[in-house]
Formats: sequence, structure tokens, C-alpha cells
Amino acid sequence: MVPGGLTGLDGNALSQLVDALVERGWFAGERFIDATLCQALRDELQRLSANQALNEAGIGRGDQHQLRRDIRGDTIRWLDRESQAQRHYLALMAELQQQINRALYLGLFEFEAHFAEYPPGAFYKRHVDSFQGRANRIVSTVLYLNPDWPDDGGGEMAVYAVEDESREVARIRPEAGTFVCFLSDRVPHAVLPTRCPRASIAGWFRRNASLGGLIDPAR
Ligand SMILES: O=C(O)CCC(=O)C(=O)O
Ligand SMILES: [Fe+2]
Repeated sequence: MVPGGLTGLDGNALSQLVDALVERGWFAGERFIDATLCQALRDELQRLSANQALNEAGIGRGDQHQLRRDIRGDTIRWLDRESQAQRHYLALMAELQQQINRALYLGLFEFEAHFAEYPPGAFYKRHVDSFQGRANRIVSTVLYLNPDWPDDGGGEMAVYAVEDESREVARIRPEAGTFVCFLSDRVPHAVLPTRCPRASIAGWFRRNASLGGLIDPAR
């Protein structure tokens, strides 16, 4: 249950998510997150964008961080719990974390997430979100915030086979309310070039990983 009388996650959808994670490593569900909450999150992202509060996203963590517009073209802002909408979404993710830990014993202990805006023409080439052995990102999530995404809007998330990254297995429209969840080190995915401004929240459940004596190194 989410505090403050807010809408929680649907039990049925949650068990579908957990089953899909176990069976094939990824899940996508339409209308997984309430439309009113998606609208509030999109309004907030649009305000941040209008106030030039978004930053160009890079690839690699810590010292390895670099801007590569040929690889990814979104601008981002990390969630900071400043709004009621963010706190509501984070409470839902805490509920999801509990369910995943209960069913899969993944020991997820923390969630980090950022708003993302892909302007027309932007994309994110095929990648995985963490590498085996250095995997403190365990489960990735994406919530889309675009009501009435047009058929010819592009910007789908392409999902590729775990055992063969050249084989596309799904294409997911970034329609508001659609939620995607997958094992961060297993599932190759990409954002296909978008034709419309594309709004989302990408997030990661993490496990504490001690790397080279650093506890929980910088993202
Ligand atoms: O927005 C999406 O569909 C995926 C974004 C993504 O892959 C990422 O931020 O790592
Ligand atoms: Fe990704």
C-alpha cells in the first residue's frame, strides 16, 4: 500500500511482471501506472525543460563519463523527491522493489531514476545498462509519459534477445502509462529515433556493490 491514500500498483499486473522477469528477463505493461500520475510527472518534466533544468546525458560512470551524441541524445534530470508526483512514483517503485525481492531474492536495496526528454531526431543505440561482474544496477525500469503517441511517432524501445543481441524481439511504444522492467545486465535494448518530443523516467534498482574499495561508486 502506498501512503497518503494514493493509488498503489495492481496486484495482477505485479505478478505478471515478476513472472515475465523470471521467464524471459523483461516485462512491458500498458496502463501499468495511473494516467493522472503520468500527467503530473509529464507536466513537471515540461517545466524543468522550459526552465533549462535538464542536462545532456552521457554514457559511462564516474571518471568514464562522456557525452556521446552519436550514442544517446536525451537530456535528463535526476529525481530529487521535490514534488508530490515524484514521491508518489518513488513510493510505487518501493512497493515494486519489495515484491521483486520477495519473489526473486535479488537483494535490491535502492532505486535511482531520472526524467528523460528525447527531442525529435534523438535516439539511444543498442546497449545493456550494466555489465556482469560490475553489476550494481540489477533491474532497469522505464515509465513513458506521452499521451496519444502517434503511430508514426517513432521513438519505440526495441528489445533484443538475451542470447542474440542482433534479434529484435519486441518494439514498445512510449505511450503514457506503459512501464517496462528488465534485468539490467542481460537485456539489450535501444531507443529508436523519435519524431516527436519523447518524455520518460528511466530508473534502476541497485544492490550495493563494492568496487575497488569504493562503496557504491558515483553514477
Ligand atoms: O527510454 C527508453 O525507452 C530506454 C532508455 C534507456 O535505455 C536508458 O536510459 O538506459
Ligand atoms: Fe538503457
